Amino acid sequence: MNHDLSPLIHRLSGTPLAIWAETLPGQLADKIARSHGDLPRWQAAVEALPALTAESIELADNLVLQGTCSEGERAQLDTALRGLIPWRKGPFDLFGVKVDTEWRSDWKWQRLAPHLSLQGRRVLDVGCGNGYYMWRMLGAGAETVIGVDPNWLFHNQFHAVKRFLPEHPAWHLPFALEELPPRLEGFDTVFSMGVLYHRRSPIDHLLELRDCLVKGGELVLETLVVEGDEFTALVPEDRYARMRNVWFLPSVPALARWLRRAGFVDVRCVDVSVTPVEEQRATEWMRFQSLPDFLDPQDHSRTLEGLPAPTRAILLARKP
Ligand SMILES: Nc1ncnc2c1ncn2[C@@H]1O[C@H](C[S@+](CC[C@H]([NH3+])C(=O)[O-])CC(=O)[O-])[C@@H](O)[C@H]1O
Repeated sequence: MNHDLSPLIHRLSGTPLAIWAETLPGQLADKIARSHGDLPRWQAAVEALPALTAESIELADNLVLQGTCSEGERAQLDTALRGLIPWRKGPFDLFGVKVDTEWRSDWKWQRLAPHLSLQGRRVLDVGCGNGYYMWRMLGAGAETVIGVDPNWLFHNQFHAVKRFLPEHPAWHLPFALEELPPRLEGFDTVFSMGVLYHRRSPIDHLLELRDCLVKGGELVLETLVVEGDEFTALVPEDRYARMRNVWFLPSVPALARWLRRAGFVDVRCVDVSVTPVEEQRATEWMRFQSLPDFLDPQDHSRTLEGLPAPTRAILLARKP
């Protein structure tokens, strides 16, 4: 697997991120040395990918790579990619192998993309998963995209795609946001999608995101919300839609207030959508239970726990 970060270091030289970038190869090597479990198996799956060249690359309207690929190579590709199951975020069409992921992440991107202007921007995607959106951000004109996510499977899924896009300026770092140095202040746009509700201290999360941005930079925040006024936030007693580790589900007005308290300005909500069961479901690439199993079978407006069904909002805000 290509873990060479020198192109990233070169790219970030002369920016506020240069000193941090120099430390990354050491940190990454340290992480790999301390990792355990399935990492060798996943790395072997990435190594088993056939050597194919993407002759046609679609990242703007979809994620489709095409190029010369024999039937034998396609079978080899399919087998290697299945070695990285479960695939949650996507879908990917890689040389005719259609990775039908748990999530139709392209639908969220369609809701979000009209509100973004990423041309020439240096972007951080916090909780980037397998990097699906990172590729779409490049398709929308971003200059450099760095994703952080501590999950090793997702890191390897990212590298499976990067293998066919080696020159594209996207880097996936297997780190949690809290592992980044404080006050990086080097990104033009920071994304946090699907992360805030996992945080016990949501305002601290917003402050950490703000500290990653340059002055005038933009935050794109997507999270679960509930209906209500600026005083409303739901804290589940235990699980939410079977998920452990869900803490705060604010209303949109409450979330906007949190953002203002965290020092953001120009806070605006650009989308609120109830997640349909067609957007998050089990597929042959993700065989575990999914959203349809987490909702009340008699009433899809409620979770199994009797709480409001997942509704997600996208808010944009600026660091002054
Ligand atoms: N402290 C942390 N720092 C960084 N990443 C974290 C942290 N904690 C959890 N994660 C990561 O955040 C991601 C949350 S999923 C959103 C994926 C994508 N953004 C999406 O919008 O589809 C949730 C969802 O399915 O919506 C997971 O990949 C975690 O490993």
